[in-house]
Amino acid sequence: MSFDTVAIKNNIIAHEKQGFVYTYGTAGFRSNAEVLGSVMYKVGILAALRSKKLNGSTIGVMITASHNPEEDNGVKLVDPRGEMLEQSWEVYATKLANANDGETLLSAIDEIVAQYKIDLDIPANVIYAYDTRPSCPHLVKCLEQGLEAAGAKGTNFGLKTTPMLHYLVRCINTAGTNDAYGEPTEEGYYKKLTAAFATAVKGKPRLSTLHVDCANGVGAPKLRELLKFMASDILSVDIVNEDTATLGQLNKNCGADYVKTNQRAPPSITITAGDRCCSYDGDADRIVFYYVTEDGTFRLLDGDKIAGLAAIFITELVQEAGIDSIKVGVVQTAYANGSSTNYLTKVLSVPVSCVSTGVKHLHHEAEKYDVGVYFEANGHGTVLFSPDALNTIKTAEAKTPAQKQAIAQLSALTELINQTVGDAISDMLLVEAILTSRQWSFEEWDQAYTDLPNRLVKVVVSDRHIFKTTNAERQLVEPAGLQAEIDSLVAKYSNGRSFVRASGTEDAVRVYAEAATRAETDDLAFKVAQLVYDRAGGVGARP
Ligand SMILES: CC(=O)N[C@H]1[C@@H](OP(=O)(O)O)O[C@H](CO)[C@@H](O)[C@@H]1O
Ligand SMILES: [Mg+2]
Repeated sequence: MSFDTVAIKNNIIAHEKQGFVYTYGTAGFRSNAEVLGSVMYKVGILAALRSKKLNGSTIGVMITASHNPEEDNGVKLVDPRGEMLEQSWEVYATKLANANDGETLLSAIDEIVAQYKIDLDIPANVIYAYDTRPSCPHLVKCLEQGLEAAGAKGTNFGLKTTPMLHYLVRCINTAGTNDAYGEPTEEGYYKKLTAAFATAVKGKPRLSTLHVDCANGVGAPKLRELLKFMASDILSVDIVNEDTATLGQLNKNCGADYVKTNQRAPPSITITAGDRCCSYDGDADRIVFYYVTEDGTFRLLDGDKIAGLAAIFITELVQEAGIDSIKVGVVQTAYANGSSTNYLTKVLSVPVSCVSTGVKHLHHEAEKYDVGVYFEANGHGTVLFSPDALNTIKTAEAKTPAQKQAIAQLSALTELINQTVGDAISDMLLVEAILTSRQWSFEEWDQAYTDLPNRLVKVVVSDRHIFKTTNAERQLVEPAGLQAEIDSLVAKYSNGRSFVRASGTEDAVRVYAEAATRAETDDLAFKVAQLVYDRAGGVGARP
């Protein structure tokens, strides 16, 4: 199979909509599925080039649009160790996608080949998978046409959650090395997770049933499959919103994004005090937990709460294991609740870094710690163990039975937690393992700190690209003078904090605000939103 430029040129899939501009953003290409066939073809070629550049390592392609509505779809590339595509390639991905005829496409390809000195004779290996969206079969065909023209060996892994595809890519590329990540099959994934969970909760009574809202997405059948490998006396799960067959149900009034945005349970779930619930998003890489108090108040346990729980548990475990040379750090974004940052730094005394929005930024920063816990407030995240930390855990010698147990538990966590990307199923098991180990209720977990009231508002402006930020997106550099005006508004509120940035996934500017009370928070959010609208070309109704 060769890289056939004639075929690449002749088989190009025409742009579905003239004038549409494609961008490889935070989460790859994402839009209404109708315009994506042409992009899939180019993604096939791009994946082949990326594999060739990396000496034939296997590259992953995931077709999904996560929490977006069912009519949308998207695609992203996964690098050999299961991480997101290297950032410098994003501009080339964008160039390829926007090439509207064979000649332009070939010259975009030439540019990549020259830039990265790619040897086109190296064989390319690509694996791909997709979620439950109705547009997936067509998009898979378009991807396959691109892979074929580029002479890549493509392997279809079928219906998968996004984190499973990341897992598979890493397993394939590390097979037979000291660093082998696992068996490169779906079953291998289930076995790894369920075995680790069993070790982590050994000897502890099972908690009450966890109700899992799967957003009517791919998480539902996959969680069902996993449960076949899990002993029922260590975990009790009730799956809700698992209708992947009826059109229009995906992410509709359910799922992690719905719960986080609306701060309420999906209407399809009847939740009473004492119930333990969680929600995945459509491709099962995000999770949030929630419950209601005796007086019926809804309480969200989001990504910040998960990070806090993981950080305290692992910090104490390394102490119990006698290997507290291992240091735990937490990575957040500006969207993390101020109370969570305060809790982590002041109460737990763990180092906290703040980085730009987008999982790839958090992931890279987390790699700097021995154990790097990273979560976006919306529930996307994981925990990374450095190679040194893994080795310390593996070779630790216990002097007491308590140390032995702590080492075994730590070691189980390194297997339980998906090291490639945030994973709703793996994160769910991590939280359940910690709560089971502690015999904690959601209320007890929630007691660590109380969130400051917060609000996220979208403002549509004529050109959001005029917004330039610094200091991990917490301050505006441009439009000039706007930050000073925001600062003077913020100064009027107790515990006030607000920042403004352009979204990387939607055509809008996001305004975040938090303050001591709900009323102050709402007031601050709307004042800042109005300021943005007035000073930066607001479009449509003024907030
Ligand atoms: C405030 C917020 O939740 N932003 C989300 C959203 O990014 P924006 O750049 O804010 O549109 O989508 C990203 C990709 O899914 C996710 O990583 C991020 O957390
Ligand atoms: Mg997702």
